[in-house]
Amino acid sequence: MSLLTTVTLNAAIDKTYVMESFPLGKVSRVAEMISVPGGKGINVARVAKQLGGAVKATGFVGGSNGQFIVNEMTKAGLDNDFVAVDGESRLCLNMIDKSTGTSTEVLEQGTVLTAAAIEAMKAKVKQLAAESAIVAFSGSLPKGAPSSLYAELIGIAKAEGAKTFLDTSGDALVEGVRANPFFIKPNEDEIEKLLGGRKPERESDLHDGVKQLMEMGIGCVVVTLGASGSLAGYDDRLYRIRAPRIEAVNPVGSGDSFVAGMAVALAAGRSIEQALRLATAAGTANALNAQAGHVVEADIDRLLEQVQIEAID
Ligand SMILES: Nc1ncnc2c1ncn2[C@@H]1O[C@H](COP(=O)(O)OP(=O)(O)O)[C@@H](O)[C@H]1O
Ligand SMILES: O=P(O)(O)OC[C@H]1O[C@](O)(COP(=O)(O)O)[C@@H](O)[C@@H]1O
Repeated sequence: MSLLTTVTLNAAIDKTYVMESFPLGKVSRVAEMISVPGGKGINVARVAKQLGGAVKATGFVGGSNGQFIVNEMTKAGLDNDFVAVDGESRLCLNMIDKSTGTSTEVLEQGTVLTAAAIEAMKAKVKQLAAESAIVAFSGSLPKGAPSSLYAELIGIAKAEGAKTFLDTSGDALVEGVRANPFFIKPNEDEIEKLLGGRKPERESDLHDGVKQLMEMGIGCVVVTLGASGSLAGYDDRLYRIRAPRIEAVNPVGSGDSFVAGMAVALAAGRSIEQALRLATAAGTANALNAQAGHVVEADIDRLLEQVQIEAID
């Protein structure tokens, strides 16, 4: 089976607190707590494995939080090969308020990278890319990393013959796309930043934005739109994808689940339409449960039928 390697430079413990209510400035008690390895790339790896893909997770980990992240992945049978650094891997908190149905995220900054750690990661990516069909780079850059780091790592992975995915934000995304990854998945805010601050007002503006990014040399561009689905561009064609309607419990990790679905389908040689269908079903299935980056097989099977894909001329 073709290997997917995920790269999480800013790994985290994702803690979800489910509460009856979460009023600001008051004391709230937690009804249910979920604590799992996270950060975008680790979520991609976990969901890709749940979807039947062959996966290896890499990135940086530090301190006792880092030890927890590696131990839990190993216990869950998730193949991993992380670079240890000084400092403590971060906590990412997600407070779910059941009374309002809202989710509030608080994301720590994480470890600070040294020049030696960055060199070690370049070597790790080179080694793993040589045995991978796809290398997916996901999440924010830790302090100490230059904003060009994803561009450099994408160049290294491409030189080893791997297809590259990039899901990040801010300057790391703007600089990363210059290395022409095969796949990017900006949301509406991120595509605005990529288009130089031009806000897409209408759906036709999004069409133009996706086309512009494909003309730059990115093979597949998907703008994800939460419950409204997504707009995808591939091979000079545009697709509007409608996600199944659901009662969302926690949408955190839906973007990562979407990336996992694309990677698993494309690594298995499926068509773009099949990949968009699996990705959308995975994103929606993730929102059905409280854990970030988790899908249930029966939900995927049911939701696959409900995804609507329309090719736009
Ligand atoms: N509330 C929801 N209902 C149905 N599908 C959803 C919902 N939230 C997310 N999804 C699916 O997951 C995909 C990614 O979610 P999105 O929230 O756009 O990404 P991100 O988490 O990166 O912001 C969406 O394109 C959609 O297919
Ligand atoms: O690396 P970043 O950009 O700080 O994001 C980290 C956070 O993103 C998440 O992976 C969720 O991302 P998505 O909702 O976009 O899939 C959280 O689980 C994690 O805590």
